Amino acid sequence: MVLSAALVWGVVVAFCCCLWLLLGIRRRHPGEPPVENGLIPYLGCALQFGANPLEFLRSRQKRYGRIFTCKIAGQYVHFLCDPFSYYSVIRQGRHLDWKKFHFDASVKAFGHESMDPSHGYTTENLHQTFMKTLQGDALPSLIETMMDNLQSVLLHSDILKANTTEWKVDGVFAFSYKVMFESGYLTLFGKEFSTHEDKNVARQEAQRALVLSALENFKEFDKIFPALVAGLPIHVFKSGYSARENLARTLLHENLSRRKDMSDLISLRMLLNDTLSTFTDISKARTHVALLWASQANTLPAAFWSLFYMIRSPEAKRAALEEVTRVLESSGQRAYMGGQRLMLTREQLDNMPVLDSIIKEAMRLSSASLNVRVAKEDFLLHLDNKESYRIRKDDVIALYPPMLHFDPEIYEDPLMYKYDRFLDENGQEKTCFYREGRKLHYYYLPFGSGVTKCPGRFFAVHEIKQFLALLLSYFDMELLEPNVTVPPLDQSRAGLGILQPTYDVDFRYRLKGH
Ligand code: HEM
Repeated sequence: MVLSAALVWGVVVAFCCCLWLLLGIRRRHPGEPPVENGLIPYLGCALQFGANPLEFLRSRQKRYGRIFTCKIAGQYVHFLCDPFSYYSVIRQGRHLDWKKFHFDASVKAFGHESMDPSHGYTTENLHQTFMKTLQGDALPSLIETMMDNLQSVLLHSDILKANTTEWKVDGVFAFSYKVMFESGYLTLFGKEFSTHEDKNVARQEAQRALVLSALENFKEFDKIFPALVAGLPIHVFKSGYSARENLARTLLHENLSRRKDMSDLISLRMLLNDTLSTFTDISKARTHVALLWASQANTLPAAFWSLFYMIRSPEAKRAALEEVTRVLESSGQRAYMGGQRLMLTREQLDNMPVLDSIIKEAMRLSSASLNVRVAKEDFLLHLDNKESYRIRKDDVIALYPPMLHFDPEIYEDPLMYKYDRFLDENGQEKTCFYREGRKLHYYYLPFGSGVTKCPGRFFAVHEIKQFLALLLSYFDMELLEPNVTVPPLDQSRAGLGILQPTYDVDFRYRLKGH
């Protein structure tokens, strides 16, 4: 009896294996890139890729050359590793769909109804909404509000010790998260009342407590974000799910409509949710959670790395302080507690190449966003060296920017932080980078590429510059251990943007002038 049961099971397993070999494995057709199916059914190479994407891709690049295909979680992904051929993916509109992946990922993670107009829930053109409210004429007011909020948070809260002459110790990561999240949240979603008009301390503290509770929910939800994008259902994660729903409840239209000084982005999205969509109330709120996540999930770790590397490098800190002081003095401003609030306009921020390079270099070392397009039909992908490859419908084409960012031919000593790497001999932004003696068009891609390029990128860089400039102006800062080793990147989020450190690093700060 036992023997026959074992025999039946044996036959079933053998049958499944044969089926997988027949149906689950792709065989390379003539003209296609080399293909690697991996050893695990469905997952393919997912585990090896996930453990260390850069090492995995480099080893395959050595074996196969500039393009190869890997099965990853049921999808065939063509990794293009030749930066001179990037344009064929970035500019290729006709055969490649950039929307499907983004719309699907957003629905999976945030649980709203589809924002793809072809699915019939809304006719809003999201891309247009983002361009109109995050770029061009919309930028100066975002910058102004952020500058004000940053100073409210830095100078009027528990960030400072009651006795302001004393050093205060905190983790650089914890500090950057608190300050940037609160300021960014208030800038996008407005305040319950204006802090300038309302000096009621209890009400201000209540507002702060609400935002800090949103930060806790944000962190809890952010932890499960990679799993959601990979396709796991949110109900598996009890606390992550309730964190997302807590955030959504605070962003219901009935709550948002009571807030003041809201950004154009959120007020326009509210209007379009109400007029162009058939979303339920909670679905509308979840679309705002998606924007909260987009505006914070990369900015917070980018602010951390920028601050960490800046205070770890005495030359970077000195050069940045000189630049900030020059810009402030040229507009007759000086930072001191109780004085006029500082204002840095868009033009002034644009004219800070040192801070720009400090931030760029921090993001070069920490960004790991996968740029993805889906093939709408079978087509031929032409590479820069005149080779062409057959791509099948529904396959994914991916660019992995760390392949560029850590390429020793493009960036000498790529693992080293050099604050002035993006400065030319005149101290201005450096834009000429070379490989094999040829000038590269694409050498730095933390914000994605082509049509899917982050619409908030200008605001993101400006707000991190404001954060660094204010800290340099108001505070003395130093790491508790000046030569502390750089914390390793948490690779569990590779593919999704700026990576976080695996642990925090302590620093101390106090108001200047003591
Ligand atoms: C350092 C900070 C930031 C980084 C590194 C970053 C990076 C990215 C990346 C890689 C994408 C996806 C592009 C693609 O899939 O190819 C993206 C999308 C997006 N980002 Fe950012 N981002 C940052 C900050 C911001 C901020 C501050 C905002 C808004 C205030 C924002 C709003 C968005 C939006 C709305 C999208 C989705 C665009 C779409 O699907 O059309 N981002 N970002």
